[in-house]
Amino acid sequence: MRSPNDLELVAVTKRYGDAVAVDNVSHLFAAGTYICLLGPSGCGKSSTLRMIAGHESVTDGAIILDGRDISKLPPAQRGTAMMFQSYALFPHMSVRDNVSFSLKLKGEDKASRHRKANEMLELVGMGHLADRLPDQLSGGQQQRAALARALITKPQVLLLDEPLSALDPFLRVKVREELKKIQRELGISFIHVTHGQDEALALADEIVLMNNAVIEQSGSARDVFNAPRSEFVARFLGGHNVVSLEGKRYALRSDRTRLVTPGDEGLDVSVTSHEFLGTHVAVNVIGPGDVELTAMVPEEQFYAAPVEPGDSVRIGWTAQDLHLLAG
Ligand SMILES: Nc1ncnc2c1ncn2[C@@H]1O[C@H](COP(=O)(O)OP(=O)(O)OP(=O)(O)O)[C@@H](O)[C@H]1O
Repeated sequence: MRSPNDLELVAVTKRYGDAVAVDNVSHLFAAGTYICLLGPSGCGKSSTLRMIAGHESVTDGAIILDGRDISKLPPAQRGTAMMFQSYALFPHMSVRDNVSFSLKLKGEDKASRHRKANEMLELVGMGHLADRLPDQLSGGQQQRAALARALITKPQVLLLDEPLSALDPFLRVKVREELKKIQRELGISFIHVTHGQDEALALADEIVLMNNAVIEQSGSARDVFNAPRSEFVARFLGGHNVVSLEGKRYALRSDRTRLVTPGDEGLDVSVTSHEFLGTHVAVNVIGPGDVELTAMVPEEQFYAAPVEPGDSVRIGWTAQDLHLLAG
């Protein structure tokens, strides 16, 4: 159901000279949703985000929020806020002053802006660090301060450009849980740009996957993963094989690709390598027409009957796990 708080892109195009970065994109971002804008480098994710934020002009089309065309408004009047990859905290200001800076620009008095900054810092678990300077914070803490600073303007839509990319893998998982929790608590939309498939699958209520300046597929993380529309989507999300059978191409999840016994339905292939991944062993094989496939074999099962590079094996699947691809 549509809500006035939805954010809508209507035939939005961004051109830089002759180069088309975003090509006639229309999409409804539902209010109160965690959206991940995913895609390979150069596909137009950041341009889309920056146009929504107002940091980049729209060449053509409209951006609608709250029933208003916001595409020509200055960033501060849109009802959106942006959290940058580099955090961009002012080094000479305390965390509290950084967070409340935009309220100072609006002329809000000190007591009120400090009260609101303290509330936001509590929300992101940083209340005890309000008097520190940015360089006295860890990367994860700087990231939270930047989040509090973006949220203090009470945006309807928070825009996050690769917010986790500077964090180490352990912290990245922890902070992404926090981002999701904060989004739920506030009930506003987060639009989060990422290269990371795992990040998008873990966080997103809706994945919007871009390629070559257009949206290739959108939907819930589970739907997009289980029903990739094209070979590009299957390969980009990972965890899938692409198999050709009788002139048609299918996606087949690698955890549904099995080592079977000779005589069962499937393909005769040769093992090229295997990798231990904890719960599973990824068995990489090469088959007819040099097609490369991966079977994710549960670890116990693999070690009960291990295979080695050069071994001839048979790979099988259940017909209902084959998902027909459009292109
Ligand atoms: N200011 C600019 N001037 C000219 N071309 C630009 C500009 N910004 C982006 N582009 C081009 O527009 C296309 C889309 O860029 P954009 O930054 O939106 O992609 P992206 O998906 O966010 O990539 P990345 O993940 O690498 O940041 C690219 O081909 C890029 O080179």
